[in-house]
Amino acid sequence: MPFSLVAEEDSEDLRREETRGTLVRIKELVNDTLASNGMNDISPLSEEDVLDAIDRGKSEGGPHGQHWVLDPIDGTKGFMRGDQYAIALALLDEGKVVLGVLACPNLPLTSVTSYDRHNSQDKVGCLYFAQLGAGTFMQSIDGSPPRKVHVSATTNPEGALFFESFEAAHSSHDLSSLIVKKMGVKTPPVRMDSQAKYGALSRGDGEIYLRFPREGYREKIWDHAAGYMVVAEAGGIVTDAAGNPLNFSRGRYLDLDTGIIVTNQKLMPALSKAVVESLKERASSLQS
Ligand SMILES: Nc1ncnc2c1ncn2[C@@H]1O[C@H](COP(=O)(O)O)[C@@H](OP(=O)(O)O)[C@H]1O
Ligand SMILES: [Mg+2]
Repeated sequence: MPFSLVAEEDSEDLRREETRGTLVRIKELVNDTLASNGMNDISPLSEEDVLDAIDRGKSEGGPHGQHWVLDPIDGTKGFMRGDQYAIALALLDEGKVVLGVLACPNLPLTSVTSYDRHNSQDKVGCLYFAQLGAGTFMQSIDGSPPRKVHVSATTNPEGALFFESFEAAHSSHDLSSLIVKKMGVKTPPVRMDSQAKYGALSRGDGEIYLRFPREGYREKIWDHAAGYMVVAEAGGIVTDAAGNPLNFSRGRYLDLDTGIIVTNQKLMPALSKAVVESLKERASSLQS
């Protein structure tokens, strides 16, 4: 059946002679995975089939029809370091996200704040799924029964915990620090790669996620669509710095006002105020 896929990767690098070995390995892994999922009726894929499948992700998305949005490895730098990363899949219907699935293979099942890597009881690997109007659910990646999750109900910023990118090049740590200081947040940031931040926030590990890329950076829809849905259906709010909802209907890019801010309903007014004030201060200090 034909479908539209907006995805981060294309096959250009894998089509080069130097990467032939990698392509062969990927083809084997794909075929092994299909077979181990009981899809034995599909004949094994060739290398060209695999390259073509990767290139199906060139769709431009947009406001009409249905589009799958895929980031096969979000948080590539975290993946390389052995830290957090995510596989993120969302479905757009007439420009709106209606489904989000987020696999976070390195995210602790309990909480990022209480995880003890020396305790063998503390398992890692979470799978989140959220459907418009039906809530957000989380299960272990190896298949425990799903449970419904909700964002934190914390109303006092003093007890709030905030997330930001591990990579300082992806989001200004200075600006985040200014914002949370204004709110009265006392705890240091939790720095994590990928949309695992949305997953952790959706079950109440922390209350705030701030993302302020350098000026001119254009956010891609596959970096936020699934995470947005997971947080929104768990009762959280995701906006740009001016309070506008994220618009996933404009194609491959989000094209938003400065930054992305995420928190619960109760903390959003204080967070918005702190963001506006901090951006003004930053702008005037850059002018002087
Ligand atoms: N200069 C930049 N500013 C903001 N985001 C950036 C960036 N360079 C890359 N990114 C995006 O940040 C994503 C990772 O997010 P995070 O900072 O939350 O870990 C990357 O996803 P990929 O790893 O899928 O390429 C990439 O799309
Ligand atoms: Mg990404």
